[in-house]
Amino acid sequence: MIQVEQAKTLAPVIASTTVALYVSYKIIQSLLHDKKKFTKEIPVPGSSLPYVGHMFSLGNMPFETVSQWHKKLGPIIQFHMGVQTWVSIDSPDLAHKVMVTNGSKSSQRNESEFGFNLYSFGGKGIVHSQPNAAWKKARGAVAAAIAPSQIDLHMSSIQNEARKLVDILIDTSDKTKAGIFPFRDLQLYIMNTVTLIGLGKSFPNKDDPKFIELAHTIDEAFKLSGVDFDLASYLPIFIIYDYFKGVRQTFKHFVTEIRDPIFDALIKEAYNAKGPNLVKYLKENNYDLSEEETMVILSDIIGAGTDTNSVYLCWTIGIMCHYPEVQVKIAAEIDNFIEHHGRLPSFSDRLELPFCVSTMKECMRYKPITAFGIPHLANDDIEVDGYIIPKGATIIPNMMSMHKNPEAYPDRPNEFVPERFMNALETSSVASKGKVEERDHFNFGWGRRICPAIHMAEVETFIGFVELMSRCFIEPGEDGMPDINKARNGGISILPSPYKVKFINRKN
Ligand code: HEM
Repeated sequence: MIQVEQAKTLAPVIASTTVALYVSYKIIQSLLHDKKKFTKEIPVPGSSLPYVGHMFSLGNMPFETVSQWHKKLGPIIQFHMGVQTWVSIDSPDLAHKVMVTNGSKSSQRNESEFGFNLYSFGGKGIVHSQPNAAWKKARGAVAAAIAPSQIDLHMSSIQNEARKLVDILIDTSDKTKAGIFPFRDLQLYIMNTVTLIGLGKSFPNKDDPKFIELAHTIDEAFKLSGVDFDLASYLPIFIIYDYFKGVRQTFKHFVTEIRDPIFDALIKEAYNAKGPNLVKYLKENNYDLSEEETMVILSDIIGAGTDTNSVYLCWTIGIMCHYPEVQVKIAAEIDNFIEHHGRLPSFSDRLELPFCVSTMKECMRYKPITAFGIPHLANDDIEVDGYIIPKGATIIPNMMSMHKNPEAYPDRPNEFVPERFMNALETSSVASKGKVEERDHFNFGWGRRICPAIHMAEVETFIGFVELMSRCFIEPGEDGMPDINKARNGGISILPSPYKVKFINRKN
């Protein structure tokens, strides 16, 4: 009897609980269904293999393959690099939403064995570190040390290096009938401007053993940071392979026997160098950085600052050779300035050379410097325009197709149009802080990780280019026009194929 009474009182409770559960289940199901309905699948290119994914479909020129995938599949695509998911974006608007609007979820870096664990002693410095307090301090310190007022202190040394660069280009060109490939000379010029600011020292010429040693160290660091050497991060089975191949030993040897001693000596020298430099600035302003932090910051700066700018100038010279009429216009602007002011234009005079500034920006858009910038990592799911970028995905901007995107560049996106930026002459450093639709180009990256040295890069390249165009015409060498449609894979950067040009003294 008691049991029947209990059943009678429990029946409505059970019934209402069942109804409540059923209703909740239906609501959750419909929410999930709605989410599914409103979540678009990120397209995946077809050529994926089990375990390795798309790794071997990328070919020798991954940026070209990924650009082709974008053409077929749209502005966002997803592919698999072994166990890693990579999401590539080639719409500036979408990239802005992912890396700026969702900056708190998209500003991490991959923790690779070489870059993170060994080269940066577990994520110290700037480039490889996670966006934590130490990264903020290091980035803030460098930003202050290379602020415009600090760069101004080095302006006459930069101009002096530019003069030496052009002297040597004209001189070797005079002596070499076939023409010259100027990459090493450009690398010396840029490295000298970076080491003058960073360490208060420069190298006398490109045959100087210390210059060769440092240039080789940077090249090696770029090479070891590449996918080929870090297979274990993508395909864990390669950990065994790595063990036998001694790849980790190669990494360790490079860091402890090559990078550390070279930078240790350079940093000690910098404390005693005459005049201002970044190493002294960090010490005098009490940033309280450990020796390891200072070492990684300096190798980040010299590594990230040298090849990027030299690659840019090397492309620009190749492009100029194709457009003599553009050279004539730029030369006229510079000559006109000199006639009025009795001196060469400095960076602060750039608005008096609008066509030159516009052309320099267009060269960077037309031939981007890096393939994928420096990849970001999603530390949470990112919902954007109906897509979900999964937590743990590597996020890359595909620089090549992004800079030819007809929505961002409606006027002849695939052509070189030197006057394209005549109405957008502000510095790229200013443009990068504005609205995405007002940015000139995206070579300096995105959001919290954006290149902290845009001003420095613009000053070095402007001074070098103006010095060059004030004194020379660039003509093809004996082998004909540089093939600027051919590129080489430089790991992080996209290099021009070697070419030969002549630097003809305009006074002759
Ligand atoms: C044309 C020249 C340059 C280009 C195209 C360039 C491009 C870039 C790009 C794409 C990034 C990654 C941004 C991102 O993660 O979204 C970056 C980061 C960085 N760049 Fe540059 N850069 C140039 C010159 C320089 C120079 C001259 C220096 C230093 C002297 C420098 C130092 C750095 C550093 C330290 C980072 C890491 C920032 C971070 O992870 O927080 N770069 N740069």
